[in-house]
Amino acid sequence: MAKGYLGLGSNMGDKKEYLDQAIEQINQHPSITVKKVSSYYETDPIGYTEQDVFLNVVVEIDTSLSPYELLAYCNEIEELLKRKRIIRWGPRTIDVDVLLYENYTSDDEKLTVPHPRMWKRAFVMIPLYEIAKDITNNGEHIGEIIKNLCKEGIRKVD
Ligand SMILES: Nc1nc2nc(S)n(CCO)c2c(=O)[nH]1
Repeated sequence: MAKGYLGLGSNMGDKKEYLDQAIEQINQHPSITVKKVSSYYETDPIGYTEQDVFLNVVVEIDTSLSPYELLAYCNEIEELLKRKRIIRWGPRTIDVDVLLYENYTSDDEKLTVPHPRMWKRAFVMIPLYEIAKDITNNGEHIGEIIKNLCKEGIRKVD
């Protein structure tokens, strides 16, 4: 079994419902077990800012799927939950990103792991740190990485 981390986000419709349904779909796969779920965070949009706030969460899984099989299933969940790519960086019902998969690395444009933008995204790093305090990137501990990130616009949802 491999340990992986998935980053989920939604900023359309019933955001928490979309996230809950996505996590349920992840856990229902016979080759995936959800091991940890971070708190939910309401986060101001990064990149394309003319859109609604997001609700973000990070999930730790154990899986016997390959990285590409995991990616394919994440895309299936996005389809199932009616993700529409109206504007590339714009609003979406659900996003399920593969963040990390063991120590696997890939620069393939179809599957880039670790996710190329995750280390600079507080809306990923703060929930990830909540459930995985021993993560490092190129020898830098996640706690140190977070210290250098702007932590404004992120609110834990109780
Ligand atoms: N706060 C926040 N901003 C974002 N911008 C994009 S694109 N996304 C989608 C990430 O794949 C997000 C997001 O999930 N949260």
